[in-house]
Amino acid sequence: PDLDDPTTDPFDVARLAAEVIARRTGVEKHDVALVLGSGWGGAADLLGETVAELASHEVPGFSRPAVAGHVGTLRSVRIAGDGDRPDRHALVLGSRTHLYEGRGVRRVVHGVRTAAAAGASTVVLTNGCGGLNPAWGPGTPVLVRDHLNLTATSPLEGATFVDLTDLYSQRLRAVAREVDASLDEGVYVQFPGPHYETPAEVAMAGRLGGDLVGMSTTLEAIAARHAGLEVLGISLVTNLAAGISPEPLDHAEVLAAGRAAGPRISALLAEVVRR
Ligand SMILES: Nc1nc2[nH]c(I)nc2c(=O)[nH]1
Repeated sequence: PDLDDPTTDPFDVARLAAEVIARRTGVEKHDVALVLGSGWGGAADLLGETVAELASHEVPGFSRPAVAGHVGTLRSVRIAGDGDRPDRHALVLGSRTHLYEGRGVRRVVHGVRTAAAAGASTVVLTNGCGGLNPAWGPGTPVLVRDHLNLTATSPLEGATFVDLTDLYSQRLRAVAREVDASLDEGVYVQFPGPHYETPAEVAMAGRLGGDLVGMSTTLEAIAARHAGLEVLGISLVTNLAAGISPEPLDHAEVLAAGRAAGPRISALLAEVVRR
């Protein structure tokens, strides 16, 4: 079934993908899903034992990643239970499709729809982003409190009216703060990209109440809420957004900051999911 065919029901493709994942991993139900953005790659290993790893393009609806040589993977990770809690399983979506790839919004949200079809009740959306608050240096994790979707699009089709109050679960943000009380919160603004914002656009996002600028997450969050998932969003500030500091954006610096923050944010994410 082709997600690009308007007559295809995207939820049929998600159900098919979930069946393939259950069969290939041997895990009937995945309780929580993680979407790992830039800088978050190491979290899965700290979460528990990888039960199975699939090449994502072997699962219906997932496409080969745009970056040559980078194989997208889906991982099933067992989160060991403790005394009074059974083992749980996390579905780790290693590669996400960004809107700027032009593959359509259905592919952008196929991962979270598949996670819901695979039994998940919670999804953790992580990303790398630019920060508007100078106090958040590169490598700072920030909880997403709410978002501004500047993509002028939606993953939902037709008269699908969905309430988005408390979209980024207050309960899950409290759990995250139990793990790390120093975590700040912010409003995440999604731009279409793939270019970074001009200083004027960053200033505009600030005036609109934004604290973080990125190119992902908001559409996935909307689709996750529509699919009945509880959503936690965590951003990793990898650079000060354009114009906030006099320095130009340097992609190498962005990647380095993400790597340096790896251990701390991976431990944070693993502990939050374990709860
Ligand atoms: N839009 C936008 N996306 C980003 N992703 C990362 I990493 N840094 C940025 C940024 O400064 N702006």
